[in-house]
Amino acid sequence: DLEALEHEGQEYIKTLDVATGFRRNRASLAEWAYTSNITKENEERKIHIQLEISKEDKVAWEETKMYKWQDFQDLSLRRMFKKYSQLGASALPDDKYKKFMQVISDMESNYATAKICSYKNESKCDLSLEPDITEIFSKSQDPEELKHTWVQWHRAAGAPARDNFTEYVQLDNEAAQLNDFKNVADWWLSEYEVPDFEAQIAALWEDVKPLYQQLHAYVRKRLRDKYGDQVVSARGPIPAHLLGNMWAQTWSNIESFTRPYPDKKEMDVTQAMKDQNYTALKMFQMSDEFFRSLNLTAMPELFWKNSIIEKPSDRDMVCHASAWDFFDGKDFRVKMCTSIDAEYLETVHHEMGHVQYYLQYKHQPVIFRAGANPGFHEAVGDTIALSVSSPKHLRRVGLSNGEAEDDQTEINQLYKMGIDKIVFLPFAYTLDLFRYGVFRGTTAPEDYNCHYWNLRESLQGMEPPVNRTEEDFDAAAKYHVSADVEYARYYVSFIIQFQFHRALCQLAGEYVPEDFTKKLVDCDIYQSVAAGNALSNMLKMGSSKPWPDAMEALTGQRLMSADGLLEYFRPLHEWLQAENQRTGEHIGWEPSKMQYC
Ligand SMILES: C=C(C[SeH])C(=O)N1CCC[C@H]1C(=O)O
Ligand SMILES: [Zn+2]
Repeated sequence: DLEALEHEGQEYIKTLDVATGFRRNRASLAEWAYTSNITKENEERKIHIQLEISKEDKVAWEETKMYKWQDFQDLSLRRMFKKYSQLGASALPDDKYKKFMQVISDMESNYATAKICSYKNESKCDLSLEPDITEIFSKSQDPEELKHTWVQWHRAAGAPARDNFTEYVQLDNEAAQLNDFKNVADWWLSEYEVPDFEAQIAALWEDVKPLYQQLHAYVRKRLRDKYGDQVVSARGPIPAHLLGNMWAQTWSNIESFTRPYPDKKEMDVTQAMKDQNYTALKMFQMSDEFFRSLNLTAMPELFWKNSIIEKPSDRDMVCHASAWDFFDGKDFRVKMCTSIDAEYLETVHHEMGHVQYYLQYKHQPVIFRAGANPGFHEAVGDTIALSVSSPKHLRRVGLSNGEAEDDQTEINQLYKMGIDKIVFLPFAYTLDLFRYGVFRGTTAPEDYNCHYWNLRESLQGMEPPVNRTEEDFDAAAKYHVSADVEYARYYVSFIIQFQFHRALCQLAGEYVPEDFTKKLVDCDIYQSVAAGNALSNMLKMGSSKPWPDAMEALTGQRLMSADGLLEYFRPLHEWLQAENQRTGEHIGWEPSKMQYC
């Protein structure tokens, strides 16, 4: 009878979940061994183990499909079966799966080991992305040096990936079809469990676009003031190499010479960190202490023992920051090449947010040890970092001696946050709109770069510093494209982290709507157990419930909404509108004169 069948299903899934934990642990250890020490031998070992595990997963999948789980009464049991019914890329035949792993590995190792020659010293050709190229983009104010570095990086990290990427798209789409999806775009979108997710992110962009266009216009004017109208036009897109970041995804590095009120004392956090001899370890200990102040979980001993937080000098490593769950309830790690500056302090909190999520849901069945949706996982650390980057907190920890807030310093602060958070949205949206088109076949390989730059221009108001052709493949010069990492998760994160921040600030008594002594921009939830407990209640759920339930547990809302972000930045939006009116700056951008199609 149904009762007995369901009980049998419960027993089966429990055993499968334990076996899956062991398989994921083995896969993560092999992946870690390779990405922390890039050698042919470690790559072959990784792929061999991935292939073995995919065979075991396939056998389990055949058995799981035999259960009539759709009729089970227990909602959680049904949800576990539903998730285990999706096999993933392992559904490919062995030879194709092996090829699929190989092409991704080749793209990722090309990206991780790419080197370029210095602009100032053409014979110095050992510059890597971290720390060398990142340092140039954060400091140089020489458009020619930035142009050289941009072109060389895109030539070294992007173009070589084109053929591997085309093969990866074909194989990934085959895997999607074997998982009953039309293509990978639909597979990626299904992770968000709402039928109109693509429409939702389009609507969110419409909500934020007016604010972005005002900020874009203001920054273009300040860049034109600095570099002249031969480098930055009055009404066109902004050249993509001038924003302080290789992908122009956040513009924090040009804050010092574009801030609204330059004579206001700036709080140079990076300088303060250097003056106080900050180390990578101290940055991680600071972050751990913040989480503990919220009554959340301390990093376990193994974390401090096994993590790699500084770039090794004796081997190649994937430096792109990452957090790792080894699915044994004990082993959690971060791997990153930390530099001592404000931007990396943010990244440390970002990664520690991932590990805190792992710790909060480690009691869940393995299959539920994931974010409520991928965006939730990206939002945890950033939400904490919104408190850490408040003037109040920076003063608290001695990283700023800025005066108390007045209207002008508040605008400067909102501007500093805006060129990090607002400008990121069109970049993130572009990256996966581009890949949705590729997976759906509306963007063919001969159109990769043309379509990529069409999106960059129309959504982000960016243009390449030099003409582009289909000899280039600029999308792959971004880690996530070369490493097969979906990106809409970050777009979601940059929207919902303001919903989370607002809810936590209210719980902490740090934010009271309409009370001007308790403004959102000044909120710091540090040491608030009430806020921490609410956050913990959401994180403990993992992916055991649809994400609107998790969102509701913390914020009372069941939808993503830009209202948190728009409320946070309202004073800045008003200031930008007045300022652009005053200077007569054109809002938006006319078509670029650069050739890329
Ligand atoms: C720090 C990570 C690892 Se999940 C990252 O890739 N991030 C964090 C913010 C956006 C995105 C990026 O660097 O492009
Ligand atoms: Zn992340």
